[in-house]
Parts: sequence; C-alpha cells; structure tokens
Amino acid sequence: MAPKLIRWGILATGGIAETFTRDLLVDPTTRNVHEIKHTVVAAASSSSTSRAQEFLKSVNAPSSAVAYGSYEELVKNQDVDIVYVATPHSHHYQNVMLCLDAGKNVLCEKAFTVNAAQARKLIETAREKNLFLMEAVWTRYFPLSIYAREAITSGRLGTVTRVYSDNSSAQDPEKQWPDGKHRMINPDLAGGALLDMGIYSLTWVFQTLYTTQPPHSRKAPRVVSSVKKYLPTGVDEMTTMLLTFPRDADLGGDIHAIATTSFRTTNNVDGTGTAGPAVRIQGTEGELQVWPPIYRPTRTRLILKDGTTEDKSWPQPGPGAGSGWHNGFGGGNNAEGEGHGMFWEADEAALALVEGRKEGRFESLDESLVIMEVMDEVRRQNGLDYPEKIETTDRIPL
Ligand SMILES: NC(=O)C1=CN([C@@H]2O[C@H](COP(=O)(O)OP(=O)(O)OC[C@H]3O[C@@H](n4cnc5c(N)ncnc54)[C@H](OP(=O)(O)O)[C@@H]3O)[C@@H](O)[C@H]2O)C=CC1
Ligand SMILES: O=C1OC[C@@H](O)[C@H](O)[C@H]1O
Repeated sequence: MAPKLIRWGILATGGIAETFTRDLLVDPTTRNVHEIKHTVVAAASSSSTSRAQEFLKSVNAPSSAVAYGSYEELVKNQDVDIVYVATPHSHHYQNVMLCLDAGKNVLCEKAFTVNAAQARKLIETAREKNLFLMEAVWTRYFPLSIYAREAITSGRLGTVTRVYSDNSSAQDPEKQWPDGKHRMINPDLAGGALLDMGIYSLTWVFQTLYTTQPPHSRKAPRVVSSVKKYLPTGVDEMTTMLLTFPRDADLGGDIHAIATTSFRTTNNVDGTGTAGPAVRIQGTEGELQVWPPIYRPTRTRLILKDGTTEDKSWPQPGPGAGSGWHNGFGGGNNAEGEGHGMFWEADEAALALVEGRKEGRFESLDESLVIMEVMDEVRRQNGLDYPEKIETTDRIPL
C-alpha cells in the first residue's frame, strides 16, 4: 500500500522547531517505516512572515510551503493535518488551545504545560473535539526506550525495585544567560531545571515503573522533594525527587525512584556520555544502565546476575552530520550519517492519525497528566511559583 502523506504545520521557528523539522523531512524508509510519509505545508512565526520564510528555507521545506507571520493564520490553513507546537513551556497551553479550537491535531513540545490544571483542560478539549494530542517527549519513541521497557515487561530484570535517573547539565547559568531572559531561567517563560530537564529524569522513572504496568494497575507515586533556587531569577536550578510507587506486597512491594536534575552538577561532566550511566533500572535479576544524555541516549548496558553483559549502541538513522541541536546548546552532535531522533515521535503521531488513534502509544495523555501533577507537587513543596498569566487556564493573549 502507498504510504499516507501527513501534512505538518510548524508553530514557532526557534531552535527545536528547526531540529524537529529537519528530522521530520528525513525519508522514513531509512528507519524502516513504510506506512507514512511527512511533509511540511506551512510554518508560522509570531514575529514576522519573513522569519517564517527564512525558517522554511533553512530546513529545506518544499517550495510550496506557506509562511505566516502569526499562529492564528497557520491554524486556519485547511491543508494542515497536524501542528507541531514548539514555543516555550509558558505558551503551550494558549497555543495548543488555539490549535484545538481550530480543529487541528497537535504534537506539543515538553513540558506539556506549566501545571496539571492546564494539561487537564487541554486533554478534555482534545477529547471533546475528537482530536489527536500528544506531548512530544521524543525519548519515549526511541528503539532504545522500547528495548528498556521490554527488559522489564519480559521479566529479564526480575522484579524491579529501584530506579535512579538524572538529567543535568554542566553549565554556568550566570555566564551563559547573564541577562536572565533566556527561556531556561526566565520565570515568565516557565524556566527552571524541573520543567525543562527534570521532565526527562521523570520520563525514565515513569516509562520504566508506570508505563510498563497494565493501565488498570498504574498508581501515581508519592513524592518528597528538595529544590535549590537560582537566585537571580527565582526558578529552580537543582531539584531532587524521591518517588515511591505503591505496589502490592505479593508483587514485590513499593518501588523507589530517585530523579534528579541540575543546571550545574551532572554525571555527564565532559558532555561525552562516558563518565557512567545516568539511568540505572535495578531489579532482582539485574540492572539496565542508560548512558547520558538521557533525553537522547545512544548506549545501554544490561548486566544480569547470571553473568550476562549486553552492551548495545543505538544509532539514529538520518541525513548526516550537522543536523543536531539548533538551540544554543552546542552544534550538531550527530555522528556522520545520523539524524537527531525526533522523527520517531513524528512517526508515532502520523501513524496515530492514519489509525484513528487520539493519543501516542508510549505515553498516554493520562500519564502526561500524572507527571504534571508530580511536578506541581514538587513546586508546591518548595514554593516554586510562576506568574499568574502563565499558570492560568483562562484564554488570554500572552
Ligand atoms: N525535545 C527536545 O529535545 C527539546 C525540546 N525543547 C522544548 O521546545 C520548546 C522550545 O524550546 P527552544 O526551541 O529551545 O526555544 P527557542 O527560544 O529557541 O524558540 C522558541 C520559539 O517560540 C516562539 N515564541 C513565541 N513567543 C515567545 C516568547 N515570548 N519568548 C520566546 N519565544 C517565543 C519564537 O518563535 P517565533 O518567533 O517563530 O514565533 C521562538 O523562536 C520548549 O518547550 C522546550 O522545552 C527545547 C529543546 C530541545
Ligand atoms: O528538551 C531538551 O533536551 C535537551 C536539552 O539540552 C534542552 O535543555 C531541553 O530543552
């Protein structure tokens, strides 16, 4: 059967929009996907039409793709099947609502929203309108993540009892973002380590301890946490969470997880990912280790009590060197011949449209909501507030 063409609209033209769109335009057959193809039919910038034109050119979009100088115009385009929302966290709620109101399916960047109330409202709206909605936690869709989850569901690790998970960076925020306006540390853009990077620490905890359970037996964790604030702006620069996932005693009892995130202190200190694993999933029969960066890991080690050691590397098929980050965190970190890995989440969204599914398979909307609730609780315990205009569920212009 001929592949179904899915027509994307790109909302915002910043760093990740560029990385994602380049990956989107990589031929899916290079990763053995034959059911769908992707194209970009439009992009919008809130600053100007010329910025959107420049963006389309930079990602080698088809010449027929339309450039808009406002998000409102983009969502009215009848040719767009699905919108990829790539604005800062602060704007996701308003931008996704704009799309849903216009009847568009949506793939929205992480963190899904600023708080759980906003996520709940988006989910209700998508369900009422029978539209597809997915949080773009790309890591969940990597073959490496599928392997990790299968190491648990197949019983290879035995009964899983504990998970450590860290996503941190070795930066100097005062030097890197001296004016305090960058989205990473700006409270008006819902900055801070938790929402931007801690979401990946939680992703590994949840995709191993929660997603692997049958839906009816998934239970939200209890949380105890500590936050160190970044004094110049008041967002969090280091957050540590201890999560207890309740499990019946006859199934092994409670599971503990430690999820950490920091701007300054990391176990990927030289950025090469060789200092040691940043995720350790520990069971009665062995341990699965995932090397950093855990948002885009390419290396795992499985060590079993029976003496087995399974080392694996996970290449990212794609267009070639230089297709890496465009977000100010360093140049393309892809090896020759690699993509960046964002195409797998795009494939999932496209396949869902073809199959009539309204959610992604590897992170349900209910799970995105539970994770937002965990982050709300961490913020509540530590007095981490954002301005009301970005916490609200009212429809307001930002
Ligand atoms: N999955 C991943 O690996 C990554 C995900 N992200 C996520 O993607 C989102 C965007 O991050 P990133 O691309 O790095 O951010 P950038 O700052 O590079 O881009 C954000 C874009 O959003 C638009 N925008 C609209 N309103 C504002 C505003 N008030 N301030 C700033 N930008 C605004 C702008 O586009 P325009 O002018 O065209 O409207 C801007 O270029 C975040 O949610 C982040 O967490 C980020 C990096 C990696
Ligand atoms: O999503 C992300 O992944 C990579 C990080 O460098 C970046 O801060 C973050 O937004």
